Amino acid sequence: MSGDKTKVVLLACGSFNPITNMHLRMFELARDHLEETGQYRVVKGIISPVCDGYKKKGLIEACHRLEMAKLAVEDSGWITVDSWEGMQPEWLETAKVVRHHYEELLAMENNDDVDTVKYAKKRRIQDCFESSSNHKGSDGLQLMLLCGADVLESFGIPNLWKPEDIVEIVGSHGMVCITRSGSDPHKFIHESDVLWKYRKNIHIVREWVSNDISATHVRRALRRSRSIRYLLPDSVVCYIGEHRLYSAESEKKNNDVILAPLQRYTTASTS
Ligand SMILES: Nc1ncnc2c1ncn2[C@@H]1O[C@H](COP(=O)(O)OP(=O)(O)OP(=O)(O)O)[C@@H](O)[C@H]1O
Ligand SMILES: NC(=O)c1ccc[n+]([C@@H]2O[C@H](COP(=O)(O)O)[C@@H](O)[C@H]2O)c1
Ligand SMILES: [Zn+2]
Repeated sequence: MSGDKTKVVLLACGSFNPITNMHLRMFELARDHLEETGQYRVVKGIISPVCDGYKKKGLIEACHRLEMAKLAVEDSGWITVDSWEGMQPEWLETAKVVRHHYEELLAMENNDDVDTVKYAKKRRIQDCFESSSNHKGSDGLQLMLLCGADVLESFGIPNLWKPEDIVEIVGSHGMVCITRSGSDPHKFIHESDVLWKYRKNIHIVREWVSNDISATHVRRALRRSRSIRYLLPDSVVCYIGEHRLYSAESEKKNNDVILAPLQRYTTASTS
């Protein structure tokens, strides 16, 4: 019966510099995995490219990264691109991005509540939001962060993530994590007390057809005038060509700049 399944929205945050086929595959892998448990129905995927203020080396303008992501999902019936995070003037913690999208989902569930019956529903949603440690809307809607294992393992890098943000993401919402070559998410969870505590909220998806496509590889190939075809959708390949994106020059962007989260938390902990 599909009625008692938890509806899930998957949110992927990252640079998408540029988006690759593997970013799109992550969504398909995650949906299959969650639905195979019999407990979930994945209703939507959201790609949220990070804003320019993240200051990652070689990060090109958000408007281009957003445009490429939109072209890449044109044929998908369920994956969408959201520009809210990408258009922010300053880098935002991922926990805040998750919160923003979760609140939007609650508002959408609830947007036609004009009469008293619907008001009561709204109250129930708010009660649920405020009292529950595992955030689910009244219809059992859940937002999960979708990422590769490298992002999960980055939780262990000093001054990169606030501990309370990790608790909010993993403890209240949940994560789906796709294995990546060189990663061992099970070991990482085992060795972290906080991740171990919330291990039931972390869904690890084993990618058996190991696929090492990375945006770094795509940018490198472009600098060397090598083909990038079939690593990313043709529409994105054309967009990169038309706008002459990714060069030795663009790779130097933010070369001497500290990544925004490291800058923020290192300054905070020393002041
Ligand atoms: N081949 C892959 N397997 C699993 N996860 C991936 C893969 N490529 C990207 N991801 C995930 O996609 C999300 C966005 O990543 P990101 O934009 O950094 O892409 P990337 O290919 O890792 O780029 P870069 O090489 O610039 O770091 C992250 O959660 C990352 O872990
Ligand atoms: N403290 C935090 O919330 C924090 C720290 C580092 C990266 N991130 C996010 O993780 C993603 C990582 O993207 P990259 O793998 O492309 O660097 C980005 O969306 C970034 O905003 C969040
Ligand atoms: Zn990456």
